[in-house]
Amino acid sequence: MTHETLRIATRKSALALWQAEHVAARLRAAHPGLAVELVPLTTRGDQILDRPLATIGGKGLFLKELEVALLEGRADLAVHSLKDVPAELDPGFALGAVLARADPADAFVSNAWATLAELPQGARVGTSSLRRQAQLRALRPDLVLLDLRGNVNTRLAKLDAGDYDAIVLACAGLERLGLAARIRARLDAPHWLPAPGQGAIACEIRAGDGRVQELLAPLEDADTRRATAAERAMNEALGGSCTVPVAAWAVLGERGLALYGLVGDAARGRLLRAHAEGEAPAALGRAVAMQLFAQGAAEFLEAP
Ligand SMILES: NCc1[nH]cc(CCC(=O)O)c1CC(=O)O
Repeated sequence: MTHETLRIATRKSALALWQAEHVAARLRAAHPGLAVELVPLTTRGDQILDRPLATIGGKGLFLKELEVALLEGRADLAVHSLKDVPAELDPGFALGAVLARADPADAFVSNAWATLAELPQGARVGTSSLRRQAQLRALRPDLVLLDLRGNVNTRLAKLDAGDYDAIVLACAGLERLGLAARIRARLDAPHWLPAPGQGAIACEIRAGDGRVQELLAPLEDADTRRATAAERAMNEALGGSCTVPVAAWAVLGERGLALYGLVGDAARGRLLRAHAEGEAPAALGRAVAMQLFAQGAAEFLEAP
């Protein structure tokens, strides 16, 4: 066992590599002497850049190739942004660890304007996320929403080239890449809600792989696991994927977990909101989903 190497499957974007390196460093620190190396792979979601994400469809667009590497024994774990991980994993896989969450908020990024409210009438805002589009529409029906794909640096380069007046990105991704200075304003919960799982890093393993599960144990953050489990349970109950505008944020307080959920419609900017408190994450997620269904969420969840 002394010569064993733990191999981490990762996507090749700067953010994915940062996250995989972070997990590798945490593993080496927790297990001195353990050899850890990255196995960088390209996914379908990375290859298809000419179409809006929502039109490609398919859950786990960024996972499949990494899961194949796990099954074929070319890797022992796969590191993902939890928000890219479908609510329901394929059989044979499990989340071996969920790490402590970074800032879950979305960020307003612009070179000319300090806040969303300051944007002039008809300003062009880039985001390909239906969740972000729906919330932008609700706040500012006048904005022109334009598709924006690619990794974080590509998106910033398109903003800098003048293709957009502003864009919306995750604070966590910007912070991890040393780009926190690009955040002009945080879009704060519960008014503005992020994607389920946003800001958390997840380690996916082969279900039942006790050896890797044990090595990952010191990286696990129980509070983040509970909060994101509630968000993901809500998303799952709504049949959510990256193709529907669902947002969720759970926070652990004195009275247990509080979960805020939102379903929107990107075309018209209508938003349905619900929130509840509870102890059991899965039940809480389902309860908020049921409240949203009771308000008519089903109509919002049909394929675009
Ligand atoms: N959609 C891609 C993606 N997946 C995770 C993050 C940010 C990091 C995180 O949420 O942990 C991003 C970039 C973004 O939305 O700006």
